[in-house]
Amino acid sequence: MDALWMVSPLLLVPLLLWTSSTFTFYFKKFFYVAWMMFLALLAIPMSVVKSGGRDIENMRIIRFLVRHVKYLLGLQIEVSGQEHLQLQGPYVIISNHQSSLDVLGMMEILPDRCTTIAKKELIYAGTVGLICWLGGIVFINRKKTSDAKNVMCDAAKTMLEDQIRLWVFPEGTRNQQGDLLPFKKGAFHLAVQAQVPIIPVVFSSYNSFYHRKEKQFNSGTIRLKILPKIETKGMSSDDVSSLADKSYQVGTSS
Ligand SMILES: CCCCCCCCCCCCCCCC(=O)SCCNC(=O)CCNC(=O)[C@H](O)C(C)(C)COP(=O)(O)OP(=O)(O)OC[C@H]1O[C@@H](n2cnc3c(N)ncnc32)[C@H](O)[C@@H]1OP(=O)(O)O
Ligand SMILES: CCCCCCCC/C=C\CCCCCCCC(=O)OC[C@@H](O)COP(=O)(O)O
Repeated sequence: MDALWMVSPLLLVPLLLWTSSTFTFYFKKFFYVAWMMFLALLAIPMSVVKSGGRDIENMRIIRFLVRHVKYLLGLQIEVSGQEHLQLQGPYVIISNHQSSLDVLGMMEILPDRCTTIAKKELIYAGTVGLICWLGGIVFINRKKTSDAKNVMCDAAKTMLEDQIRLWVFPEGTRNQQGDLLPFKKGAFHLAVQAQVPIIPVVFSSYNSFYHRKEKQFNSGTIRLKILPKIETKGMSSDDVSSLADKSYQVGTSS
């Protein structure tokens, strides 16, 4: 009986830990990274068997494997404006960028033959880095503008030659303030060089369920709003700044 009295408070420890929101925050974050690394480990051989190497078609495998992850984190994803993605041929998708959780929303709506532009550091993220490479993700060095511009100019040609769509985060970094950082120009040069439309996608703020500073990661809903395309046909590099401004206005007012 004495022993039971000693043990029972100890049994409360895991329960208290479980209910502590800070514990939940770290647990969910750790689980998310570990699970994505594991899914990437599955996706690597699947991609090699399917395509034999780096190929945009591998994005289908990534999309398929990632779609259930929202349920494991207690998240729901609601999409509106899906009809705006029903376009033939290449286009550039632009969206705001809050966190690595954006990958969940991205995979919810990712069209076929669509990959993304990412910072080159991501390639070193173990299995995730390798699957990103296999999925045809275009890596840029943000610290070397001229290199990044060259890579993006090549991407504009490849988009047309291989009928590829590209997803770019024009803020160029993550931002959780609930607003939009000033846009970098690369996405707009890309769309003008390829003469393809831009489709803006707005992710709702994660602040209702996710706070990095306060260590909160609750259940919640991510709302994705796909907006009508912005045409770039006939535009030249002189029009890039006004195109970026227009896209920014569209993003902030949605
Ligand atoms: C199964 C399990 C799966 C596991 C899981 C898988 C996950 C699979 C999904 C992964 C998902 C990843 C998601 C990552 C997300 C990020 O990594 S976000 C970070 C990387 N992305 C970006 O940076 C966005 C693109 N960046 C840009 O566009 C920037 O413009 C650049 C190209 C980097 C240059 O940046 P900058 O020099 O800082 O700034 P900027 O003012 O834009 O440009 C300087 C000048 O160059 C000019 N310029 C810029 N670009 C160009 C261009 N292309 N041509 C000509 N001139 C240009 C500008 O016009 C400007 O000149 P002025 O107009 O002032 O005269
Ligand atoms: C052995 C290395 C271990 C590294 C582990 C990290 C792996 C990440 C694992 C799971 C998350 C899956 C989603 C990955 C894609 C998220 C990419 C991302 O969000 O990159 C940040 C970049 O947009 C902007 O970076 P900064 O805000 O400028 O900085």
